[in-house]
Amino acid sequence: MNETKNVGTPQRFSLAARSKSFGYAIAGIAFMLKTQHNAWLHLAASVIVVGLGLYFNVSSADWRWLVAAMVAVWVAETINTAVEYVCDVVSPGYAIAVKHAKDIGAGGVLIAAAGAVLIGALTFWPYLQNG
Ligand SMILES: Nc1ncnc2c1ncn2[C@@H]1O[C@H](COP(=O)(O)OP(=O)(O)OP(=O)(O)O)[C@@H](O)[C@H]1O
Repeated sequence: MNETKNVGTPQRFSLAARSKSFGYAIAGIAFMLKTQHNAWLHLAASVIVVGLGLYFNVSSADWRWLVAAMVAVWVAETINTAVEYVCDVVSPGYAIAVKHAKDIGAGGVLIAAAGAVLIGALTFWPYLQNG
């Protein structure tokens, strides 16, 4: 890993470099799944939502809503986790700005999760009524 990598310098496109980047992204997701308890909750919720979707045989239009809601939560959680790691490096000790940064990041996850619950309820409600 090049510690002084210049992010702004144009570089030649390379499929090997792109596939390496893809590998880093997968490693990041795997690390989050291994270490973040909130990610376990999101995984459990995602499994339940997909299970309910299959059980009720929801329409493709409804699958779009469910997938969008789940993706929003996972994206919020990954960004929040990354922010937490950066905060811990920038300021290992207590800092009020870090508290605000972490709390705001957590707030973003909460907003996405609350929206997903609402979308899930609105999507499954008609299927629950019709059995
Ligand atoms: N370095 C720090 N400086 C200031 N406040 C911090 C710092 N680290 C964490 N906090 C704050 O302390 C509180 C608890 O943080 P913590 O990371 O334990 O939250 P949590 O959501 O319970 O964590 P997790 O989801 O990882 O179990 C939060 O309000 C957070 O913003």
